Amino acid sequence: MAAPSSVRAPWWWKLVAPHRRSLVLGFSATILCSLAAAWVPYWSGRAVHALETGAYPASRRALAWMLAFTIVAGVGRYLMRNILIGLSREVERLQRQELYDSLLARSFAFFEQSRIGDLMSRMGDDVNTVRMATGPGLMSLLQTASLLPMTFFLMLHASPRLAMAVIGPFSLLAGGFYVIGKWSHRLQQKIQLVNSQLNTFSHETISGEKVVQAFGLEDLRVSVFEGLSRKQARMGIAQTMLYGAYMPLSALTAAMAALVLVAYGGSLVLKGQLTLGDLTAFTGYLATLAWPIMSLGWSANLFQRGRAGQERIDQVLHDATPFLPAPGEVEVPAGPAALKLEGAVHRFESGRGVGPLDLDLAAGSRLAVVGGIGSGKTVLLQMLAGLRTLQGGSLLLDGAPLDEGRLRSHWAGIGWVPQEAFLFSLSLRENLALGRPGAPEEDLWEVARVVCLDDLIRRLPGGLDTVVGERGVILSGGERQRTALARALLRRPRLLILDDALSAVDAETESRILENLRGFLGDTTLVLATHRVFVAELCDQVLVLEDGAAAQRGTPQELAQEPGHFARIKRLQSLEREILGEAAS
Ligand SMILES: Nc1ncnc2c1ncn2[C@@H]1O[C@H](COP(=O)(O)OP(=O)(O)OP(=O)(O)O)[C@@H](O)[C@H]1O
Repeated sequence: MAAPSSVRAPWWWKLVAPHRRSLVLGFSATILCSLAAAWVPYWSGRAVHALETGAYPASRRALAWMLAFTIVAGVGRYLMRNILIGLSREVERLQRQELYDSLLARSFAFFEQSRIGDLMSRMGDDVNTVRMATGPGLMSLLQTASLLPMTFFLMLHASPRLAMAVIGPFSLLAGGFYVIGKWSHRLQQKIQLVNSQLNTFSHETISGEKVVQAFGLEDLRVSVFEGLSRKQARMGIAQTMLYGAYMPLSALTAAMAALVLVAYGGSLVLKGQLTLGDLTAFTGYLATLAWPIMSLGWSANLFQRGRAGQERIDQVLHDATPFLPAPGEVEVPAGPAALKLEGAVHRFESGRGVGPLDLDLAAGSRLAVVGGIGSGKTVLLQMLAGLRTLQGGSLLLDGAPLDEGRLRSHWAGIGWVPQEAFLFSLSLRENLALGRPGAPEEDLWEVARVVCLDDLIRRLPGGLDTVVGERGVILSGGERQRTALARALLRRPRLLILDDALSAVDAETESRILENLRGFLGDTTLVLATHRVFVAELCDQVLVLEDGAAAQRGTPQELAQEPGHFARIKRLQSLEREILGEAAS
């Protein structure tokens, strides 16, 4: 026997369900408001009927009831708005938090395939559409759902025949809403896609504004932007036209119902089958129903938009890229790190990358990775840092496989300086102490001295408390690199990874920094990628990469004697130094 099909909860249920208390209170307030509002026309009908029969005290009593129900309906509406709109704000907060947490828990493989503008649009516009659905949309739906049955019940009670005749036009409306809702959903998905393209494009243009200006790309960027915004506007107008159909359709339905009421209800009164009071009450019922019915279209639209937004949010939350292990208290092993790669591979779709590669890095050793552009130096360093998942082979840390459970403690022991130094728009002090919050002042000055940044900091008006601007905009490229290096050194890492970390620093300063590093590092394991021979000579081992494979290995002295990449660039760079030396003298 086939299993009974389970009823699927609507998409928004999982968002509001955790707020059961607010939901129950909000729903109770809505029912209170709707019940009271539905009884107002009933008492107005009773008042008119009493007047008709000359029963003035009964009429006054009916008016008093009418006033009482109006007040209760007002209080209920006030509570309903506060509770349900508050609930949607909470849903919005939690959803944004979940997205933010999920983004921070992603490996950088995820960010390589995502675009920042698009992610921002999902965290902004899409979360907002969901809030509108779970707030005003849900409130209006609940209000309609509770008001309609009560009002229909009172109408049926007064005159079943007239009630059925008046209800007829509303069934037309339901069909119309269904069709429009389907179109609206499809259109909304397209609108949200264009919004995200527009966001991505603007973000790229503004971030790369120097390149845009230097290459005179303003006209081109403006025309692409114009094209996208026109597309967005066209779709927005189409959506408004669809949305605009809800109101006339609702108004038409209400007018048809009013027509039926006057024509048919009037004839019933003339025939003595309905009192004038009941007809008055019916007029009130229709007026009470008009707004909830009209807002049904509006809330249906909000739910379509919200669903499209939720689909885009879910794409981020359920992206197949693996999550990083959760942060928490980790213990960093004592002493320098020992690393070993056995047949390790990480290659991209293009076939570029690294591996299979074997590498033995004893604790306290120093390895320089050299090679031509795109030979795989950065990818190898990222593999050693545990930032790239291996597609084959293994990575051993201190003799044991570096599995997910040990990743966080590995990271806590690393000082990582990437090719492009990223600084936060904080003070120099905060940027330096990022990996060791609360580090004493003298330690900050010590690492600043090692990277030859102390003089500059002393000259800055705010000293260590100078705010470096977005991405460290007030610093030069070389100053940014040295700040990033100092930040890594402050952690006193057991493994220091320098990815061409001083490429923007002049050769003389770089030599001084390397000299300082020699003394500072102690027995820290060091891996660096460089194009400069004199930097590689800081290390006891050199690995030359060619298309991600080991082309040469040995000490700097051995490789200088061996024909190959290292000896070639050593010759060229010595020549360059000689020429520069002669030119200077
Ligand atoms: N995220 C990525 N997606 C696809 N291919 C990539 C990615 N990152 C790197 N590659 C490719 O992998 C190869 C190795 O890149 P890698 O950055 O390691 O080179 P590199 O030796 O550090 O170069 P450089 O000296 O210019 O810094 C390159 O051909 C590069 O195009």
